[in-house]
Amino acid sequence: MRGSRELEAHIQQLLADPQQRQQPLGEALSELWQHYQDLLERLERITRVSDAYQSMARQRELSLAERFDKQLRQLEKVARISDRYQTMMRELNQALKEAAMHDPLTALVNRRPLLERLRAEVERSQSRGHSFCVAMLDIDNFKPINDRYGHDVGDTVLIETSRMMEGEVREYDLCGRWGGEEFLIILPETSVDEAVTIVQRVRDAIAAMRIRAGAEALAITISAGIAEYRDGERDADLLNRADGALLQAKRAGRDCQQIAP
Ligand SMILES: Nc1nc2c(ncn2[C@@H]2O[C@H](COP(=O)(O)OP(=O)(O)OP(=O)(O)O)[C@@H](O)[C@H]2O)c(=O)[nH]1
Repeated sequence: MRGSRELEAHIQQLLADPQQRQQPLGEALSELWQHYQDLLERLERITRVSDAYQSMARQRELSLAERFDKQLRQLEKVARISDRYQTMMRELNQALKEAAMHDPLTALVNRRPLLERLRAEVERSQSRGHSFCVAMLDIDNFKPINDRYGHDVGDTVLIETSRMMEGEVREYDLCGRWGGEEFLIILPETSVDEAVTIVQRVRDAIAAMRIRAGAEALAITISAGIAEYRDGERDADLLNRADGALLQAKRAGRDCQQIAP
């Protein structure tokens, strides 16, 4: 059996033959052949257009997907930058908060958190009936240390004293720098007797320390005033009583502690 190409070639050959054309079917077959050719051409044209359309659509789909991917990648990048920025801002905010609450020299909390904690302890004491104490502590004869050995040695004394103080109080006590060479310790749920023991321990530890100043080793002493919270008392009055007791300790010759009446 012939293949379709050969058959087509044979038909074309027959139709081209003038002798064959003379036959009654010749003209009709020639028209039919032409019709078949036209149909084939139209079919091929439609297929070409359809192919082109499909490939165009595919192209468009592809480029849409690519554009979508690109936008997505850009969005992810923006989200990552925004996340990093927010984390940075949160950390910065936290660092600023920390800095605002701490004394830069000794790293102890400063007055503001001390006052906040004091107010909280007053409220807690009023609602639960727990007693608590505060102790005001001050380095003795600190000015002569600065004058004689210089401000840097004075700073070291403050740093070492703070470190020792913080190491000697209990975990739930709060000790901070009240100002200059003065410190405040808040002792929650603590009787005056317990406070006396704790403050004595702190003072003993500080007195046992030696701080290098050139060839010398400096010893520091601390005076302290202790006050126990009285029911209904304002926080400022409690602090005044502790300060009064500290003044008494200084007047009594320093290196001692007094209890506020
Ligand atoms: N090095 C240093 N000195 C400070 C700092 N803050 C306060 N001082 C000094 O602390 C000294 C406090 O002196 P005074 O109030 O006379 O107290 P003092 O000499 O300890 O005398 P008493 O408290 O009465 O025993 C002053 O000389 C202040 O300049 C600080 O951060 N660093």
